[in-house]
Amino acid sequence: MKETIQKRLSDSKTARWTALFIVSFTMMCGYFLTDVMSPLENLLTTKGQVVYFTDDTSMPADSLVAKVNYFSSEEMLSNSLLTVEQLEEGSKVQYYEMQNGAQTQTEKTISSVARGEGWSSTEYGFFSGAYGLINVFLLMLFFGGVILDKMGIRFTGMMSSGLMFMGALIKWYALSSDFGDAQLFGMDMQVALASLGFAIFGMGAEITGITASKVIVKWFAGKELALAMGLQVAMARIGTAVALAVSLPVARWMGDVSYPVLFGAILLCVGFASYMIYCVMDRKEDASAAAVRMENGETEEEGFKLSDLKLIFCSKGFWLINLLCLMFYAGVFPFLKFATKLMIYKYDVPESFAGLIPALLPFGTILLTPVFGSLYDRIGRGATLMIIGSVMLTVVHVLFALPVMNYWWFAVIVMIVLGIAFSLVPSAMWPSVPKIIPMKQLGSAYATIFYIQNIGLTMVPWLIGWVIEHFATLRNEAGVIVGYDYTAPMVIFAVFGLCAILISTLLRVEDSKKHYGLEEANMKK
Ligand SMILES: C[C@H](NC(=O)[C@@H](N)CCCCN)C(=O)O
Repeated sequence: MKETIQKRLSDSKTARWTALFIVSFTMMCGYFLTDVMSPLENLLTTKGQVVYFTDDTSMPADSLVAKVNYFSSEEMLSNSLLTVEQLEEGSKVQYYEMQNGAQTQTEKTISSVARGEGWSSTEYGFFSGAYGLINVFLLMLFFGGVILDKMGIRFTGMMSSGLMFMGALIKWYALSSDFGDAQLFGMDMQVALASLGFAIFGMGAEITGITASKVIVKWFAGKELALAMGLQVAMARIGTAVALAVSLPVARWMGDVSYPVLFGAILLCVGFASYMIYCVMDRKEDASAAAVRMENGETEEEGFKLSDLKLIFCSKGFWLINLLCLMFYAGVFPFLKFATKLMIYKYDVPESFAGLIPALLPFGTILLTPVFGSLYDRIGRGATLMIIGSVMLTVVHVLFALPVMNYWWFAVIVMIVLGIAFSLVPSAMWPSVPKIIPMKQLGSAYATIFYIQNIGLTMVPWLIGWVIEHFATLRNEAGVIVGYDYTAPMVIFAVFGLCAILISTLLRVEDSKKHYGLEEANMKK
């Protein structure tokens, strides 16, 4: 009689890569929404209408109208006098400007007009950091990990992707509404409500993140684990890259900052539906795994107990990964929130293209993260890759802090180096966690790492927003903002890089003592 050997569904290449693709798609939608506001910092922090010209310059409508009025009164050209209502695509404007003591006449054509929200840099920083607010202060990420280990992948993923969608809708509602001078929690109503939506979204996004990590370990342990994690991160980065590249053009085209967010909310609805499809696969995988266990006479792994957390918290290697994650990511994700405006004011990049330079960073990682992941699978050297990535992060921020080399091409090169660093560390760090912590506690382990990381994702934008407002904003005698000096914020980012170097070195030392296997290949030969 022919003996049939039971196989798990995850033993099928097609099945496990399909599962990976579906879950990564949901994550990608989340990453899109996370960064969709970053290129809009300049628009959000400008009051009233902003006029964009065909030569890729822009100007607040009020100052344009003042200039046109000045021109008209000087020249008595009443036919060229514009009012705010007449600012529309295709209109030509002419005005005089004083440059170096001489009067120059300028004629420009309007390409689009969008509504600025008049937020301060501190408000923008608060809003950007609100992503981690509920995760950090209500410990929701920590509980999310426990829910994941107790309730399982299907329940937790549906819950978290639903939360992302809900948060996105609140954020969109806040940005598309005019609340006048209304206040909420002692803050401008729009800022407060948009931040609340972002906080709910962030809770969902982070819990989806730990769920996705557990899904990948479930399907890929002992197989192409780091490559799979790398590909998941790569797909997530597509979300970030597209957000950075298209957000401002969409806002300009539609005339309002809320439209890119609406687009993100629609994407998240699709992401929610795709996770439902994954749940069907997950159920089948569990059934096939149970059948394999039965055939081999194995019993089901003991479930997660709260007391298991002790094991996680007593591991020094685990804490070093936590701290590395905190410092490294504090130097990248919060930086992205401010990078577009940095390009405009430090590197003199026209606003229309300014989002494209930070977008190079995630675009670069799309290719490199799976490459480095596969390298780690085959030859190991995980701890070393983390050290190299941390050194590159520090160098990049020091270069951005320098008051010299303010050329756009220089910013492009530095951003590409940051992209390499941002591929090296995640591709080595995330697959290293299962080498330190067993599968059973993995949900809680990833949740704790994300929790600590979220402290940085919350507080660093607050700090940087405040530093920009108080130490980097340059004003003229009349108090009008004339530019920004980014030295202080970039030095802060460089300090995070230095800490990451120190911690990754300590991790390598700890690995050689405890033999976690961080320098060894993941794939079993
Ligand atoms: C996989 C990893 N994800 C995270 O670190 C998330 N906690 C942060 C998500 C923030 C999204 N802008 C990564 O993206 O490398």
